[in-house]
Amino acid sequence: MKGDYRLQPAVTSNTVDGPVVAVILDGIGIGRGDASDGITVSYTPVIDALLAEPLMTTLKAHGAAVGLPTDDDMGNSEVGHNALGAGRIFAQGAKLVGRAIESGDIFRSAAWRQIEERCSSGGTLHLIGLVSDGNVHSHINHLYALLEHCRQTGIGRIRIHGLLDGRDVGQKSALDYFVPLEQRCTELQQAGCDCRIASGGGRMVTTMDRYEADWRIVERGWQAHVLGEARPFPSAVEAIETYYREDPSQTDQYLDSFVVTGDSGPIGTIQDGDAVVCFNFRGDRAIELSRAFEEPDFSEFDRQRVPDVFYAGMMEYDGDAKIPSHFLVEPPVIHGTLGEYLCGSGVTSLALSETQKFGHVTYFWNGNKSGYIDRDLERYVEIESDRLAFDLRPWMKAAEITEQAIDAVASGRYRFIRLNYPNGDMVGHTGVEAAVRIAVETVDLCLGRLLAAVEKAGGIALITADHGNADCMWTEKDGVRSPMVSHTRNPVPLVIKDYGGTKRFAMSNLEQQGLANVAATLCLLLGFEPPPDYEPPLIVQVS
Ligand SMILES: O=C(O)[C@@H](CO)OP(=O)(O)O
Ligand SMILES: [Mn+2]
Ligand SMILES: [Mn+2]
Repeated sequence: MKGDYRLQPAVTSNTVDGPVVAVILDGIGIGRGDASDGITVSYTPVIDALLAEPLMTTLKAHGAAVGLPTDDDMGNSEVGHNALGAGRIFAQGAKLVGRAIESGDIFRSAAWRQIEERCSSGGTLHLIGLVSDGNVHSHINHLYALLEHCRQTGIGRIRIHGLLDGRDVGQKSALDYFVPLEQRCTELQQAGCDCRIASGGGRMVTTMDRYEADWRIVERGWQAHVLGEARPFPSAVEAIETYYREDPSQTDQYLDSFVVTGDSGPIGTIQDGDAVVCFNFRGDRAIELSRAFEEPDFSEFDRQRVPDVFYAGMMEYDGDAKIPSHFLVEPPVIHGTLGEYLCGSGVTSLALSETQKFGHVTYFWNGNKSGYIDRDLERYVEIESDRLAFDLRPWMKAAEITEQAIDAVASGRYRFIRLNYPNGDMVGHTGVEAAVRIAVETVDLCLGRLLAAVEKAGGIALITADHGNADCMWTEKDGVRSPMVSHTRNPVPLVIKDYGGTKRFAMSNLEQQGLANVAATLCLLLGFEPPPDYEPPLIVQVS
């Protein structure tokens, strides 16, 4: 991944004694400032003071500003960190898949041809993915488009393994997607295509683990989708309805895995000769499943039976590790990232977070590539996340992240440090208001400690977020409040705290400001001219 990317020193070169530290407050946007706003209702003296700083502005972190199809699309960590780390706006998975479907290119891909071959020799097509219109990991319309093409081209047998969302959409909205999907299956059956939903489960307990936080999640998915081992139900809708009835407090993302069975057992186990498509376009939570299907020497859990299938992802999920080998849509080509430029210019750096966001500051930041760019200059540190619903421990590993960061700042070993505090986002996704407050206050406390260390070292801190989440904890309709667990479309803060103290910078107040403007800003703070194709910096040098 090393390329010939070298930065030029800035015209008015400034010398920073300490490091430049980029702090991403995951899921902490600028909300409405009312009782629904988890930042407003929390005690946040540090964040409040930052928002009153002279080098403060807000950035767009959703929609077109981060390469999503429309401004109706909320931001997310992938597109947010891609924009932060690459300094430009790339058409993202949601958009690229939509286009490939519209143009028909997806069905002209080499991978789709191989799928058709398998199916014409008697194989079943299995479609595994998140069933919602969240447009963060997947979109149900993409699934419908695949089904429609299968109907038109006479693919005879399809099994859907559908994961319940409840995280990017309403927390108990699964039936809004699964009832029409079952209806569509019935219509396809009437048209002669044997299409059924065969298995599923809540995304946080079935299949969609990330960054190897908990392989048991993927194992549970494997057992349900491949082996047909999970609680049996006559249909997916009956599974969801039963779970709702048994524990009304449980929400979709945590519902147990299930298998649909008929007279002779599970209706859709995965067998030799079949084809499997993971129809999620986003990579972090699709990589582990892909590895389970593809790796010959896989040892993360006992797969028991490994069917000989043709496996394809909706996209390539990891451009470094080439996972998976086959995919339907080309991912965005993200070269010349800030990381590549800084390595090409000899800048030492540290990337730091806990497991849940570790890949965000490495893999997403580096344009969906998982490896080091230059091992001699970079260090990536992961602190192991807890394995539970984060409302139960909303402080997460923020203290540990802070202590590592403080040590790194004081060590003088790194010119650039980037880190992510996950709390606002991970706890925001639980919708538990009391826990969100603790999460936000934890981040505030930790940020105060970290800033003191940056000040002592004479460095510069840049504080921002990748998208909102905790900034809206609930919505209200007809006097009834419902928890809001998804990200928001709110702008995010951008604050620069220059402890060099010589007023070297002023805000440039661009007409359009988004996350993609941050990379060029970091270049200037580090004393370099930004690459000419980057979105312009948010600051100008004044001395
Ligand atoms: O948890 C996730 O996978 C997404 C929401 O679907 O959140 P984030 O983009 O913040 O990682
Ligand atoms: Mn995020
Ligand atoms: Mn999130």
